Amino acid sequence: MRQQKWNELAEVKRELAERDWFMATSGNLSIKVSDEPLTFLVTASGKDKRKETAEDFLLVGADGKPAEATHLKPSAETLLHVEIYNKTNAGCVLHVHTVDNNVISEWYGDKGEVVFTNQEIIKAFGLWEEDAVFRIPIIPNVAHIPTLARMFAEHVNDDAGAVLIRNHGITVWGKDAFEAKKFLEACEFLCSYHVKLLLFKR
Ligand SMILES: CSCCC(=O)C(=O)COP(=O)(O)O
Ligand SMILES: [Zn+2]
Repeated sequence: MRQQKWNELAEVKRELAERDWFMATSGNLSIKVSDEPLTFLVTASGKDKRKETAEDFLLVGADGKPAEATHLKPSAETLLHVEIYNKTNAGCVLHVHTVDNNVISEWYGDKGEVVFTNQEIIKAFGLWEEDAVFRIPIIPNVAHIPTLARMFAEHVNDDAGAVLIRNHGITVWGKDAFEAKKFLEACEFLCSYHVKLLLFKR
């Protein structure tokens, strides 16, 4: 099971790396391994996530601390992943920093959310109505991670979702790795489209 989950997460990591979504060691990923007790594999902190090594991930528990002896440090943002696994049935969490998601988070930061509509790709979130609306909440980039995690948790109410952290990045989750990656790609499509549209409109 654990090896299978490792391979799944490694495959997602490889694909996101191919998109160049791990600039300057940014980003962190996780995948649930077991429910009772909760354990999940999370990326080790501070590494270049474009590289593939046997030390890319470590197993952590419900408190975000290593579940077994290791010299590896879990992602500095593991507590955000903890909130998702503790509050929902999500199976995978993906966090990336891109220029487009940062620009959108800054442009709409004061509004506290960005709202997308009239976009075919919104169907990726399971919203099939013609006038469907997809909202991504935006939270401030608080440096103290337990505080950030508490603010983040206010927007974690479903088994799938997305939250922008202002001038930082986006965290997306879904029931499994396939769904989380699909949601992340759709969010990035929307952010990228919207940045270009804003530029054209100026
Ligand atoms: C230069 S990236 C700053 C930290 C961050 O936001 C991030 O996503 C990566 O941190 P981690 O501890 O998961 O490597
Ligand atoms: Zn980050």
